[in-house]
Amino acid sequence: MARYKLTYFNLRGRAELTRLTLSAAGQDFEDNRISYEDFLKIKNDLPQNQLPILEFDGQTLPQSLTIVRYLAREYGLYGNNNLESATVDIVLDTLVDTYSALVKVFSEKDETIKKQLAKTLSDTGMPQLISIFGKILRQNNGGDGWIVGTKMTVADLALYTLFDDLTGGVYGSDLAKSFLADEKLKSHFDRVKQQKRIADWIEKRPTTER
Ligand SMILES: N[C@@H](CCC(=O)N[C@@H](CS)C(=O)NCC(=O)O)C(=O)O
Repeated sequence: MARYKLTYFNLRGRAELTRLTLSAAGQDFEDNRISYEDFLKIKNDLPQNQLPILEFDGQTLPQSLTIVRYLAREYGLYGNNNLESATVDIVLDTLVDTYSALVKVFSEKDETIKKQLAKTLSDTGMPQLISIFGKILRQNNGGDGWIVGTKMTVADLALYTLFDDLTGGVYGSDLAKSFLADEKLKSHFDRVKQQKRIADWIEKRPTTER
C-alpha cells in the first residue's frame, strides 16, 4: 500500500504539482480522484473544507503549496541552502500570482468584460509574468540548467506545470505565446518533461482538460 494518499478532483488543477513532486521523489502514491458529489459528503470533515489534501502516517495536510513545500523539504527538492529555497519560494509565489490572474479572467461571468480582461491578460499581463520566469531561470547557468543549483527542484516542476496548463489549450493558446517565443523557457520545459520519473508520470496520468 502506498504511504501517501492524495485526494482531489479528476483534474490537474491544484493537485498536479504534488503529483509531479511525489513522482520526482520516487514516492508511490494513491491518486484518489473524487467527484464533486463525493467531495460534498466529506467537505465538513476536511481540515479546511477544501481539496487537495495529502494523507500519510496518520496526518492530513491541506493547502496545495504547503503540501508541495513539505514534500520538497522531505525529499531534497527545495534547493541546497536557505537562499536557494528562497528562490524556489519566489517561483512558487509568482506561480500563485499567475494563477490568480488566470482565475480572475476565467471566472468572470460577463462575457464582454471577460473578453476585455482576456485581451489585457494576453497582451500585457501574461507576457510580463512569463518574462519574470525567464529572468529567474537565466539567473542560474544562463538559463541552460535548473532554476537553482545543479538539480531539479519543485520550482522547475512548478514552471513545468504552469506551461503544461497554458499550452494545453484550456486557457487559450494566446496566453502561451511569449513562453513559446522564449527558447530558454521552452527548453527548460522539455528538460523537466524528459526526466524519467516525470516522463513516466505524464505517460500514465489520466488525461483531463485542466
Ligand atoms: N489555497 C487552497 C485552495 C483550495 C481550493 O480552492 N480548493 C478548491 C478546488 S481547487 C475546492 O476545494 N473547492 C470546493 C469548495 O471550496 O467547496 C489550496 O491551494 O489548496
